[in-house]
Amino acid sequence: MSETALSMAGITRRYRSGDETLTILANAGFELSAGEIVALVAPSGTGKSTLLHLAGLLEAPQHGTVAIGGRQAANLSDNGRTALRRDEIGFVYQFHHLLPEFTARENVMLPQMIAGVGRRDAHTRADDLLKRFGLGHRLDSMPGKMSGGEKQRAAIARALANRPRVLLADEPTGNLDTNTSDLVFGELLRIVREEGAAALIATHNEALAARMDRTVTLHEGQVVALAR
Ligand SMILES: Nc1ncnc2c1ncn2[C@@H]1O[C@H](COP(=O)(O)OP(=O)(O)OP(=O)(O)O)[C@@H](O)[C@H]1O
Repeated sequence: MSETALSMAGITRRYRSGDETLTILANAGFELSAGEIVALVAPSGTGKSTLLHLAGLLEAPQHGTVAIGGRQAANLSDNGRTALRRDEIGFVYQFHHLLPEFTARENVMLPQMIAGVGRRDAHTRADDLLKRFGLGHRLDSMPGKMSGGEKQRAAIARALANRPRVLLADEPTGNLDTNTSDLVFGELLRIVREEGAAALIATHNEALAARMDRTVTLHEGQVVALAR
C-alpha cells in the first residue's frame, strides 16, 4: 500500500452567515496518496477553497482531523503547525499573493531561506523553476511590472520551491489564456511528478482534470469520487 501524503477524516466546517449557518463540509473524509495528483471539480460555492484551506492548515475545521505525512496537525503547537505547513505544503492561491517589494526570484527564494536553505541553493532553485515556467526574462522583475499570467506562474514556482510533499492549488491557471494555461499546467504536472509530490488541484477545466490521476467532487458536504 502506498504511503498517505494527506489524510482528512471526519471534517466538519460551518460558516455563520447572518442568522444562518452554512454547513460546507459535513463529516467529510479525503485521502491523497504519495505521488498522486487529484483534480477537485465542483460547482462554484460548494467549498473547494474551503477544503484546500483546511488541507493546507490555513484554517481549522470545527470537527475532524488533518494529517500531513502522518503528522496530525491538531497535535501540534501553532509554531509546529506553521513549520509543518512551511516544510510540507505548497499552496497556489486563486490570486498570486506575491510580495510586491521583492523580485520574482526573491519571491521564490524567500520560502526556501525561511526553511533554512542557503542563499546560493535557493537562488539556483528559484532561477531553475522560474525558467521552467517561461520566466527566464523576469527573474529580476518586480511583481508590479509583470502581467497577471506572469505573476501567477511565479506564484506556482514559489509554491514548488520547498519541494512540498503536498501541493494544493486553487484554480492555478484560471486566469491564464487557454494556450498558456495548457503549457503552464503541463509544466506544473511534470515537476510534481518528477519530485514525487502529491497534489490536489481545484479546476473548472475538464480537459485539465482529465490530465490528472483521478477526480473528486463535493456533494452534500462530502468529498466523492467522480466517474470519468
Ligand atoms: N469566511 C467565510 N465566512 C462565511 N462564509 C464563507 C466563508 N468562506 C466561505 N464561505 C461560504 O462557503 C461556501 C463555500 O465557499 P468556497 O470559497 O469554499 O467555494 P468554492 O467552491 O471554492 O467556490 P469558487 O469556485 O467560486 O471559488 C460559499 O457559500 C461561501 O460563501
